[in-house]
Amino acid sequence: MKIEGKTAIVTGGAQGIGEQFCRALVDHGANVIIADLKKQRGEDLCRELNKQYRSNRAKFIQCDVTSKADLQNTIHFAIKTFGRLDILCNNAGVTEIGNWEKAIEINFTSVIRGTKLAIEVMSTRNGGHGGVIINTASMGAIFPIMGGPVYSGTKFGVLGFSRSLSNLNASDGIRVNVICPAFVRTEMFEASIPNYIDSYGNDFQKKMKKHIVSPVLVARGMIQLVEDDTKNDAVMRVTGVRGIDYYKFQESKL
Ligand SMILES: NC(=O)C1=CN([C@@H]2O[C@H](COP(=O)(O)OP(=O)(O)OC[C@H]3O[C@@H](n4cnc5c(N)ncnc54)[C@H](O)[C@@H]3O)[C@@H](O)[C@H]2O)C=CC1
Ligand SMILES: CC/C=C\C[C@H](O)/C=C/C=C\C=C\C=C\C(=O)[C@@H](O)C/C=C\CCC(=O)O
Repeated sequence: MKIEGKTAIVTGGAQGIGEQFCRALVDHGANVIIADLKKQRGEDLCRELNKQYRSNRAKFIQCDVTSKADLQNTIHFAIKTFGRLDILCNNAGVTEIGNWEKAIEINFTSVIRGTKLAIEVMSTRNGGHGGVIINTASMGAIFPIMGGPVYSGTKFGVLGFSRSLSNLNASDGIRVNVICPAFVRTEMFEASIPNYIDSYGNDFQKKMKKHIVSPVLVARGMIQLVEDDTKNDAVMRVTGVRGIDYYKFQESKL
């Protein structure tokens, strides 16, 4: 998909990986809705991007992805403002620290809901233009993570759900792909270090050094998944060891 002139929503777009998604999409000429709980950070980013690109292509909307009404409102806002929706990055996520039930809602249920709502408006069967959905999972969707079993479970869920939509490309013109970063230096990662030290030992940070990637590299991967029309049902890894590559699962016999 040529990104210029297209419209994207990025959930959790105010900081971390989502922020870099927004920056990269605007840089490629997209209209971007930054959808996040954090009003101040989202509005600041929006202002900065519009100033930098001398445009009005970035918009912020306060959105709690666990609210169906907020997600619907975000999609309506994209269409009302820019006339269409082409790209959805279901990226908002949290650790399970303090509230594992909430982590399931944010990391998994909201990804399902966001995907379903976007399909309704993107589907060529409903008069939409088709599109691309990128769901942020984690390397913790491929390997179990000892410091975050619920987190890891939600990411396995995101991966399984997303891959089970591979037929949508043929039927509705929508490609669904998953991005699986290793450890990314963001606020989420910093906050979860004590948990990992508990599970993996005091030398966790030293051991993990080579596995840490920058959010900018993750955004580069996301752009590749959007631009390359052959990518459907792709599971992209972004790791310190291999950079950007694709994980191959056993072919289904069904
Ligand atoms: N940091 C890491 O090492 C890795 C992160 N990931 C995933 O990448 C995604 C982004 O994570 P980071 O940027 O690291 O985290 P972060 O904590 O820096 O940013 C997450 C953003 O999501 C927003 N958010 C949280 N709950 C929300 C809700 N209910 N509604 C709307 N927005 C909400 C936050 O306000 C924040 O702006 C998450 O899905 C995370 O699981 C995946 C692999 C590695
Ligand atoms: C919980 C909050 C913060 C971050 C969690 C993050 O989502 C979890 C990441 C979990 C695991 C990361 C694993 C990273 C592994 C690597 O980078 C490499 O060891 C793997 C690289 C390539 C695969 C090796 C192979 O081909 O078998």
